[in-house]
Amino acid sequence: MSKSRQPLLAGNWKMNLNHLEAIALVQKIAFALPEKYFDKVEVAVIPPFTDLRSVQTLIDGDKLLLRHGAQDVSQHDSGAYTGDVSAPMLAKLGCDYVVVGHSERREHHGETDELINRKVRAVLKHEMSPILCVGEGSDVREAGDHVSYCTNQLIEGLKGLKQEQVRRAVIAYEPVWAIGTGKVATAEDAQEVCGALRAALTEKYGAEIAEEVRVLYGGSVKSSNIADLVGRDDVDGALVGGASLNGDEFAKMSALAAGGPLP
Ligand SMILES: O=C(CO)COP(=O)(O)O
Repeated sequence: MSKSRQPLLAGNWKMNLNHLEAIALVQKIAFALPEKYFDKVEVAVIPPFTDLRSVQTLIDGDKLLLRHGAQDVSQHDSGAYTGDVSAPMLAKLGCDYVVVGHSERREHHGETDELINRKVRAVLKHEMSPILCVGEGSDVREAGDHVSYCTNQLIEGLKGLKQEQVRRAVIAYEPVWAIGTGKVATAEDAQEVCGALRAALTEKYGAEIAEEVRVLYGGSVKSSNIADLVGRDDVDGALVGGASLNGDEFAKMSALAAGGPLP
């Protein structure tokens, strides 16, 4: 089946780079990636909260074609929630995307599927797109239960959404054992789960919606493996950690996700 979905390459910077370093990296990516690529691939940076205003100002001021998003969000719109950042605040900062349910938040902050579902709803309510992360640990993979585990996280994360809302969600399959370890899942592994996630979306929301939703792979993606990954039927791009902190490498990956040639 030919893919009608535009690939998305999103760089999750995690807790790296202050706002001055963020400006330098965005300038570097924009300089290294000629505008023609943006017809074929959507490229987004996902910096820490403290960098967002600087990144927004640079993208708007220089009319860059890059998009930007945030790494997390509160499930509440406002109120006495010290330290949290709300979806309306992120929408005002021009965010198109908000990562929700990253395995590092599930693990270090005890985020449950129920909380993640509330965050997904908060993002959609303010007309941004959630990038809902799912993925199994090595124990689940070794037991051979990875497909059902990830499918369950997907269904719980999207619970109660209307079809029209599901349409604008992005799903990221990030096997925990492949994150920051250099152990990339094979393209077959990625396709197996991304395909199963799309099949679950088809069953629940119908083929038309499932064909529109982008399903990304994440976990040790770099320029040497991105082309093989996005070449698979159900892998529509990548959520990139470490390699997204290098402007030249990230630009190269973007070009490869666009189908080349290299800039
Ligand atoms: O967690 C990830 C992106 O969200 C993947 O991180 P790495 O690309 O560093 O493995």
